[in-house]
Amino acid sequence: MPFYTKAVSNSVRRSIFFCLSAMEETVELPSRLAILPFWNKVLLPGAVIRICCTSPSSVKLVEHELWQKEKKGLIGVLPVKDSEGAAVGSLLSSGIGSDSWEQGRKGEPNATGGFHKQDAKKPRELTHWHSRGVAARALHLSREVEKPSGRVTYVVVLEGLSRFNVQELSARGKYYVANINGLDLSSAGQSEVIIPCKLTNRCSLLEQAEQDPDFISLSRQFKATAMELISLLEQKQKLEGKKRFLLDTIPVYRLADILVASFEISFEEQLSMLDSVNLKVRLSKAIELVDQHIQSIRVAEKITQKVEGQLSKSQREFLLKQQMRAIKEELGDNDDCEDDVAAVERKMQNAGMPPNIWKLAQRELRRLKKMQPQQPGYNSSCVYLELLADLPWRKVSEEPELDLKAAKVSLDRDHYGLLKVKQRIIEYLAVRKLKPDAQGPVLCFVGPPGVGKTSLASSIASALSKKFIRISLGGVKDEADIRGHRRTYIGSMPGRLIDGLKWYCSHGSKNGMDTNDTYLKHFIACQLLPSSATRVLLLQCCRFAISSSAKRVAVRNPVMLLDEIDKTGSDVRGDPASALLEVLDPEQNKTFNDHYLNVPFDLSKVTFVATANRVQPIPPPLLDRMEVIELLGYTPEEKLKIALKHLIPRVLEQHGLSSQFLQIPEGIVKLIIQRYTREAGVRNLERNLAALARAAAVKVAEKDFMVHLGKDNHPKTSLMNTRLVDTAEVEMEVIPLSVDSQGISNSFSSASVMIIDEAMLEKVLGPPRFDEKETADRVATPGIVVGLVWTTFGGDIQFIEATTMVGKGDLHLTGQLGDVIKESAHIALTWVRARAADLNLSTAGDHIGLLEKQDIHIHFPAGAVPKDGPSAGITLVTALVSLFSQRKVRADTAMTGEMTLKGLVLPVGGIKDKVLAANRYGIKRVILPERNSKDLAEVPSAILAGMEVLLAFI
Ligand SMILES: Nc1ncnc2c1ncn2[C@@H]1O[C@H](COP(=O)(O)OP(=O)(O)OP(=O)(O)O)[C@@H](O)[C@H]1O
Repeated sequence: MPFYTKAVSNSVRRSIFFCLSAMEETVELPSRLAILPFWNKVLLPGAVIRICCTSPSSVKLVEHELWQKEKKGLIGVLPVKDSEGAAVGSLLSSGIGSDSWEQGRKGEPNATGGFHKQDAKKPRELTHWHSRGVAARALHLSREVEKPSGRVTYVVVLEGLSRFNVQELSARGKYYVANINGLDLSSAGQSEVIIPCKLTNRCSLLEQAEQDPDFISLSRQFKATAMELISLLEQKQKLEGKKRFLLDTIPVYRLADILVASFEISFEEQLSMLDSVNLKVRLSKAIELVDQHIQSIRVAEKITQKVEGQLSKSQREFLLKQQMRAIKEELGDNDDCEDDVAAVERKMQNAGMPPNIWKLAQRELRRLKKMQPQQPGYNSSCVYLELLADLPWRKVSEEPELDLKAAKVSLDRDHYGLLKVKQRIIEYLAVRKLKPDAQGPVLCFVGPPGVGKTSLASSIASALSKKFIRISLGGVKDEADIRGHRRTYIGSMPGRLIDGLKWYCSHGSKNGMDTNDTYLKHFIACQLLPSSATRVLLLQCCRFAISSSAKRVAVRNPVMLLDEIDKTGSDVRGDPASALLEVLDPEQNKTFNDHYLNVPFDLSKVTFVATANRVQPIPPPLLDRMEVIELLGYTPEEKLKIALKHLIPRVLEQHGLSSQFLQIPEGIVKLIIQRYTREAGVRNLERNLAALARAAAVKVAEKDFMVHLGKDNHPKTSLMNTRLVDTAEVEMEVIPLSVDSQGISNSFSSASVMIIDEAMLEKVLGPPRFDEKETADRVATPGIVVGLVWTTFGGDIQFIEATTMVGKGDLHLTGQLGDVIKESAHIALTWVRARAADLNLSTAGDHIGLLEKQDIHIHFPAGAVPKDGPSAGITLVTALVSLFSQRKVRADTAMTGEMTLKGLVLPVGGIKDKVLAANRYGIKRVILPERNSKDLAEVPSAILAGMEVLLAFI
């Protein structure tokens, strides 16, 4: 059974086979054939069908015409079309041989060449007999008797043999018989001719037809098409070479019927094939139908492939996603990537980006959506979009009208002294009040560490009611730190300015609370703990976290502090200072271009303030854009006042203490200033005070512990009581929420106040770091003097020790000295030698001769610290004169100034800081070049009042 098609209904099951053995036979048809109706189907010659006959008419027909005859006879299979195609199945099952057929009247051919028969019981169904059918031979018959009804049914396998024309249809008992004419297969060129079915005629006519050139070319074309179909089917069904032999063994006109019958075509197409008696027409029709079938197979294949491809792709993706989810779960990272993209998209919608940025962001988002999370670039794209969404494109903090008086009060409240600086800030604020858009100068506070530069900048922000952001530029050597890296770099990041402006959004704070809020919450929780060292530490941690997280702001008009602007360097990675030029220039910063961001961002609304320790390292173009405000170091008296008014209350508050627990008397603060700090600012002083507060906190906590367990005089909560019952060890008490830190403090008021005394001071801070008598002790020997030097921490003093030893009059210098200071030493020696007589050095003996036989060694103590500069000139001269004259120098005298060979003392820098340093060390007399006198104008008059300043020294 090489070909097989099947159509099954409930009662009639038909199968169509092609019996190749029958193909070679030629059959002579009788003139009258019993007719089996074939509803809406066509049996073509060469096809084999299997029919299950159940209706009385078909059973009768099979019984009389096939079963009872010894030699299996022929019957005619005639296509029947009903008017309602949809009811075909039911008609076939119930209609064939139904009673209505037996009662039907003789059919008459109609105008279209068919026969109409009106069923008596189904008046509305018009039966249309086709005028052409196919004579069929029964290949196999089987009879079945249903039990218990005794109903007989037949299964018949029929083989289509050849076409016939119905002349007349008449009833024979329950079934129909027809007078037929066999159809000539030959006349290839002529129209259909109906001739009596004489075998000899047919053979000769076939031979004739096969000579026809049109027929020959059609045959070739058909064979090619048939070949194509067969190859396609073989390929599809993987049945190599089994069907090709059909092409060589079966005549084309038969093969045309066989191939067309092998696939599903419409009833009309089947009828037209049946009607194609003319061989050329039949071949053309077959070529058309086979071709159509080939195309439909190809289209179906394409669709199948596409669907299969899509399915497998989506299945693969699904599997991978499942695996990824499992891995993430294992790693404890349950963040869904899709959520990330959705979150970014949502954030973008609220970012208020300008249209051009929005367009760019959308493009990037589209790219991101097409990416797989594992794909390189997915993360960087995600981070970039987050940055775009986080930046405050439009958001500004509200600026209420500036109240200058309030600003002044706030500045005075936070800072002691600094009158000139505060005055300048008030002027600055006044200009901003009158002209908010004024491109005022960028204020740059210059001074030693700890003198309040940063806190002044922060006060400006609070006076302007703006957010404050601090960007540390210390040690920045890479231009990318300011401008960002280009996104093409791996690990690229935006510059510090853009990063600082970014909206703070912690991934860990999905409940809408930002990190600052979280720390605040912890801070409040810590406040509820009783006083203990743990509580103190926790409070400090929270405070630190709050202050560091608060540096992120979400508006485009904050006050931005560029801290340590003098500490930027430059190397092969570029010059950050030149990038800052663009930032600080009001004309350029409207369209600041961060390389990472790659779109302009408007920085013109940002109020920039800078700080520096020194002016010199700041490149002149950058300095030109700023207004320098110098802050000097503090005198001990100022430090004392700052400590009493600002630092002690702040330190106590920070440690959860109050003056009821800890008192630091004024005298003790003075001692701290004298013995433990020698700085220009107050940072170390604050640190020392904090150390005292910590110590006090531990003491208070220890007392508190004793009070709880011992005296039981503190009101306990019920929870506390329960705990005491459960366990003897109680470390923590739960205090009701309404109790504030003051309340907590009050609750321990039974503990005595801790007043810091000298002994306690030494116990906590250790032995004094600085000795007031040190200077006096050290300069007790001739040849030792005190010089004044400038450092980045403000001014300081420097001892210079000179001594002689047997030698050839050489000069030895030690103490990590630079070239300039070495040269100063040589100049000083030359100068002293040249003026030995004038200086009356001979009074101590033959000093000139002594000098020539002696080597001179000058040492600068603190040898680990490099020293350089010309300002040690007069100090060196003084040291040598003291040495040669063997006269001690006054311990309360210090000096500075560059010495020339001719005896001129030239002015040097940092006079204010140096004078302040002298003051810190208790030095009462300062010797300076005369031309530095104008610098003294800026030294606080209180200092100068207690000091003797000697000008000009020759
Ligand atoms: N005049 C002052 N009045 C009150 N407190 C002051 C004063 N000067 C400094 N302080 C305090 O000293 C501490 C250090 O100040 P700040 O951090 O502003 O110093 P800075 O000059 O910025 O130092 P650095 O150069 O190291 O950054 C702060 O707690 C500040 O409040």
